[in-house]
Amino acid sequence: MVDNPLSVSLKDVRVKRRGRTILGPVNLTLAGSGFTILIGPNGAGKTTLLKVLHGIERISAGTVQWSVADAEARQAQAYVFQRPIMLRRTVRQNLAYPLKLLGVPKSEIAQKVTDWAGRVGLHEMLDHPAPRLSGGEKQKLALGRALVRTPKVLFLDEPCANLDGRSTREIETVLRHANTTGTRIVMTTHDLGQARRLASDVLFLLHGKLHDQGSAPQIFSNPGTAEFQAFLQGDIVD
Ligand SMILES: Nc1ncnc2c1ncn2[C@@H]1O[C@H](COP(=O)(O)OP(=O)(O)OP(=O)(O)O)[C@@H](O)[C@H]1O
Repeated sequence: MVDNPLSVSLKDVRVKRRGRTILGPVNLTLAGSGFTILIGPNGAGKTTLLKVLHGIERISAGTVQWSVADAEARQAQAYVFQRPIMLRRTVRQNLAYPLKLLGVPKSEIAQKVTDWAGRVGLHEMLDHPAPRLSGGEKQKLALGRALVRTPKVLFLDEPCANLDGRSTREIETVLRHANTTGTRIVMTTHDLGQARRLASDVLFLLHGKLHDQGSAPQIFSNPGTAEFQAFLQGDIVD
């Protein structure tokens, strides 16, 4: 595991929308090189927390503090949305785009694009128009585009929603490799099996609050709250 010097601390963070608190207060520090899984029922606030961490959700109170200057932190992160967003161009152009923005030399871009297309299983589709890819292929492209510039932190919102077992496994393999080579991952999922396969630590959200948290082995074998225990058993928690 490669050490990752980036960390982020949330202090008394709240998000209010239309007079309702949809998140918080949340106090949380994410440090190290782990694979954090955010889990909880629909509407618990998982996406909102993920967006707060990435700085794309306006907070109503509290602070989000990175261990480095904001600009450096922003540069070091990537975010994969639940519904992949991409350019209406080819797979190749989509993979090249973030590298062009960073001013990476052309020859290096070409090599990285081929490499990453292979890693996410799209090497035979480099010249296909991205909008015509299947849902699973789009998700893989979104992941490749996020990882091609080797971010220190990667946020993912349900990257395997609606994917079949094979695509899910391919994406999990890419994520595991990225994590062991130094990318810290924070990811939401509804899939408890996936959480058990990937997580080094777990954040359980309920009603906009961090209800339970801990290292994966500890929290899965010995949940800290009755609600998380019920959630693990497949009961409806609301
Ligand atoms: N812009 C907004 N205005 C009003 N309410 C919002 C807004 N964004 C989110 N919410 C509400 O905040 C709550 C948390 O939403 P969020 O998407 O973070 O939940 P989630 O845990 O990711 O849910 P899911 O598992 O269904 O994706 C929900 O009740 C949602 O309806």
